[in-house]
Amino acid sequence: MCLKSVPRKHALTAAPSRRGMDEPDAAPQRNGSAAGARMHGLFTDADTGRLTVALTLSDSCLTVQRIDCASPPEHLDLRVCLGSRAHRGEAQGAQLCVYFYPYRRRWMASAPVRQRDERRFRLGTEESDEDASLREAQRWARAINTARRPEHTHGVLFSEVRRPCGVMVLVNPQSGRGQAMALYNSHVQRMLTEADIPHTLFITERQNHARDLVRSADLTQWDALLILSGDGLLFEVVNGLMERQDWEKAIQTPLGILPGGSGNALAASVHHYTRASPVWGEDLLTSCGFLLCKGLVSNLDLVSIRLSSGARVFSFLSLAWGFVADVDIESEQFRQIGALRFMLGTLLRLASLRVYQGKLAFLPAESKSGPDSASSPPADSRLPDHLLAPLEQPVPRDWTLVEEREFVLVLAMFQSHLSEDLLAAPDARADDGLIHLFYVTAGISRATLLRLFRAMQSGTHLDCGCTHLVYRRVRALRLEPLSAAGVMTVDGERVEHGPVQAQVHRGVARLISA
Ligand SMILES: Nc1ncnc2c1ncn2[C@@H]1O[C@H](COP(=O)(O)OP(=O)(O)OP(=O)(O)O)[C@@H](O)[C@H]1O
Repeated sequence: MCLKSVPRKHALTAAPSRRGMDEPDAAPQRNGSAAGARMHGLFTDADTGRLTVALTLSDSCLTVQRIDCASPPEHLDLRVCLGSRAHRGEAQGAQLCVYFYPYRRRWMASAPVRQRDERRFRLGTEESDEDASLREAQRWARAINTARRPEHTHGVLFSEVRRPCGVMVLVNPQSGRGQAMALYNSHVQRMLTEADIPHTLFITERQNHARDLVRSADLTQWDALLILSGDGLLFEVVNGLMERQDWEKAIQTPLGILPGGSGNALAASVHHYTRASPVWGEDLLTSCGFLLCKGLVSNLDLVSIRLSSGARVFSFLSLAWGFVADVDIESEQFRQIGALRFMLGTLLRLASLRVYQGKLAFLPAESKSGPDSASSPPADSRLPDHLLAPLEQPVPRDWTLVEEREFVLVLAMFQSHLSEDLLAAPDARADDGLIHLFYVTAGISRATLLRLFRAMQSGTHLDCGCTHLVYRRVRALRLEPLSAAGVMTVDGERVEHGPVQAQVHRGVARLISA
């Protein structure tokens, strides 16, 4: 589903009230009509010149009160305000623009979505000094921007991205249906401008371009890295940061994701963590754009994945083998149809359902294993995998060995979503320190497997009572394919097929979320 939001615009002309307007100040104004206000002013409708409104700024809202009619005041919540800007008016005076993104229900829509609501107020009349009007508008804009500071929500500890900041925006023009640049031009640039976030655009030209860029970038210049693409580009960025000499500091750079691909699993997860109703397409972009501009940062788990060749990659999303990985890679050829490619790929792979032989073992999350539980963990100076034994050795004794050797899929999730519309691990959080391990054993019918994926759209697949589906919360795992069938993916990107093991490292990266 892809519904375009319709911007709302309101234009009012303002003249400073006779009482004047206070400087932005937390202290309440003395006059009785605006007690508790930071600023107060009278405004006149630009078109009719008749309707007079009072604009009052408090710590939590901007109140618009129509004075010459009996309508109740409108309280515009500053928590959903992205920013405010002042500029010279087109005709006369100055203009104050305030950008809100409240949740609103569209006609016939099942749930509210975040929608842009631009409010414009004019300052100055024909007689007034233009420079003075502009200064007044700027004073209002500053006051609104100071008052709209984000709050801590949902009991998660956040630190704020340093402001004013320079943000590197990486766009993969080939991602998804090739629409990422159009999304940047139509949505992202506008939101960053509204929030007054200085940014520089980098358009990737090839595979690994983003990886090379962040590996050699002077990160002191950038306060955050924003990725407008699918999950594959963020995978490159994370691994580019981890390859740096100063990886410990580099991986602390706040990362932001904007959905521009066909899967957009992390973007959908970030939205899910706000506890809002699910959204897709441009509504998801608006939601993630809003969160990015608010600039709240949480911790992000990284999972260290060791491949059979000895190569090591860092993942934020998923490790897949069997059905899910096959669908992901095989459906690449249908990327022109966007997210629907996964549905088409699922139906095609269902038609020729395969069984994949392999050995699976894991360390349950409830296990008391502490650091260095493995007798001789693989040597590594960066984020040592203290729970893993070398691949050529047996797994540590406190691991659980899965008896079954025939699987239809093995899926390790590190975030809630597998794609925009597949809520694979509803309880997962960005920094829960957990691997959400799912596997489906051989013997499941095509109809049941299809039912599971349909239930996954609402995150209810575990309620289906399917005995072939197993879910465990783990901290580390090892998977050893025993046949050549199938592919393996990490964060949706194909990796070498063979024995693999993984360990979660809690909250080592930082994600701009909610
Ligand atoms: N200009 C480019 N041309 C071709 N490939 C690129 C370019 N820029 C980046 N890539 C590569 O494209 C791959 C896919 O990118 P990404 O995952 O961001 O998009 P996607 O596959 O469309 O999205 P999703 O993973 O959500 O399906 C990545 O491996 C990345 O390295």
